[in-house]
Amino acid sequence: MLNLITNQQMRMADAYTCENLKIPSVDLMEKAAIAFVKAFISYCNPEREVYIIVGKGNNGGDGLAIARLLHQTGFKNIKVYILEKFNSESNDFVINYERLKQTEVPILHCTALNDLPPTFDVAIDAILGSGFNRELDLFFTSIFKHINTNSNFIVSVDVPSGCNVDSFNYNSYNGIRAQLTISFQRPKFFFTLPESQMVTEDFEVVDIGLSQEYIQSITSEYLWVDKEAAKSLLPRRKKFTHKGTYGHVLVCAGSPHMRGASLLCAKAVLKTGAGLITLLTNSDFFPFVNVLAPELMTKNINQFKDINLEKFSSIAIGPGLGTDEKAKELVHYFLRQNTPLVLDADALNVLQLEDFPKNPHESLIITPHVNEFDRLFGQHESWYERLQTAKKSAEKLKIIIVLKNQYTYICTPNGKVFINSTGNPAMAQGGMGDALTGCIAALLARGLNPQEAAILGCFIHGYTGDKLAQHYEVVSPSLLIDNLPKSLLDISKVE
Ligand SMILES: NC(=O)C1=CN([C@@H]2O[C@H](COP(=O)(O)OP(=O)(O)OC[C@H]3O[C@@H](n4cnc5c(N)ncnc54)[C@H](OP(=O)(O)O)[C@@H]3O)[C@@H](O)[C@H]2O)[C@@H](O)CC1
Ligand SMILES: Nc1ncnc2c1ncn2[C@@H]1O[C@H](COP(=O)(O)OP(=O)(O)O)[C@@H](O)[C@H]1O
Ligand SMILES: [K+]
Repeated sequence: MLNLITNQQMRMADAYTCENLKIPSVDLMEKAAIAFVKAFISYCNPEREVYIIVGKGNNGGDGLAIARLLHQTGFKNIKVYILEKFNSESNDFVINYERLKQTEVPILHCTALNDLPPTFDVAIDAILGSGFNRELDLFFTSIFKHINTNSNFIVSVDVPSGCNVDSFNYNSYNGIRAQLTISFQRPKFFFTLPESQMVTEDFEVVDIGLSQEYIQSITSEYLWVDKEAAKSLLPRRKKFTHKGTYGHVLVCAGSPHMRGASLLCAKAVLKTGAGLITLLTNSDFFPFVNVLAPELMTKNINQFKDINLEKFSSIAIGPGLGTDEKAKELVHYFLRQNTPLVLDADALNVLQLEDFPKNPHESLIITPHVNEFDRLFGQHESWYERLQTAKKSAEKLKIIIVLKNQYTYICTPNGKVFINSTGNPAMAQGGMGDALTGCIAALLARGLNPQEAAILGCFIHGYTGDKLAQHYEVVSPSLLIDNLPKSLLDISKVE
């Protein structure tokens, strides 16, 4: 799990690394520039015209080093523009300026807007980084507007210039609007919020060799779930284990109009490796279940109160369940039992906040998408506010809230927010959430605690979607579900 830190903390990590790992700051800048260039070249053909616009702090120093390295890599059409409206120059900027002067890369100086070219093919924005510390004046805002309006592709170094990632002002943003930001060492929490789209459409993070030990020692409420973290949560299948070892999941989903949802959810349970799966459904659907998913067992939904829940390791309720009185009664009934429970979709639609048990259910996970969340917890103007409500509510209700999105937030009763790093827009198709519910319920049955099951379930789900999106423009839930076992194997093999 990588902890996400603030700008201020990142600057401390920078200083710590230079002092304790005895790395001169200019060498760290070189590492940052090398890492940036390595990532950048996969987005940009060396024939393109690249304009590198730099300030005079360390972000600008990075830009100068990047220009030199791109030139060495074979980029022939590079020009550097230095913005001359800075009070001072950082030492490492000066060193890199001297180094760049030794090359053939043209260096131009910009004191007014019309010193810049009218259009840019590729603009690398190395004007302001984490040292951005006050309102932008007219010089900067007009330059940023010009770059934003007249570039084909803007790539920002570390952070889009003029963006304060720790206290973003949504209403008066007048900085750079990048297509891509290549950030150093850690994802910026702000970039996981949909509102960051106005600042950067996409981001990538590169390792520049700051002290991991130091960064991990900083306490953070936001944690980034990467592949390594996922691997550490996945239990290994051991010799002599059998279907009983991997738990029995009860899936309660699918009204007559949405039977498919119950099959998607139950199949996701199957493919995430639970030992046994029982689908609670109408008896007239049994023959179809037997044909469409022969591994599933069935139970009659009209007799749900007769079920001996001791036989079950987890329950998934909600996908396509419907919102009639029968569905409501069923959800309320299971909510009062003690079996680990995942509530999704209609199971959430039939509940009010006050229905959540006062003495919290030991393992309760809810997986709302934005509409389900706002219906239960109130309307929100921004995702930042929505996330704060989710965080507080998970603590108050002592449950896990999986707030689904591009970067799904997993809020826990102890106030932590785990941010899932996987998933992509190819997955935006009805039924995808049903699959996620199945993944989480299966992992609960396999013995993970609710926090672990939610984290790993989201990761595996998105990871499978990411792998498939390399080959398919859209990834259907069925396709994703079929590929879950491959992802589980893949993750179990991370070095
Ligand atoms: N973190 C790391 O580990 C590493 C970080 N690295 C890089 O360092 C970057 C941070 O560099 P940094 O500290 O020099 O600050 P930076 O953003 O270049 O700007 C400072 C200059 O801008 C000025 N200025 C500020 N606001 C302004 C405004 N509104 N309008 C006008 N001017 C304004 C400010 O002026 P002053 O306040 O001095 O008058 C100062 O001159 C970081 O983002 C990353 O790219 C890597 O090289 C290596 C490892
Ligand atoms: N653009 C996207 N990026 C990442 N994940 C996505 C994207 N669109 C959808 N998903 C994932 O797909 C699932 C959709 O859930 P949900 O809206 O409940 O679907 P449904 O109700 O149709 O089953 C979530 O897990 C979400 O994270
Ligand atoms: K920048």
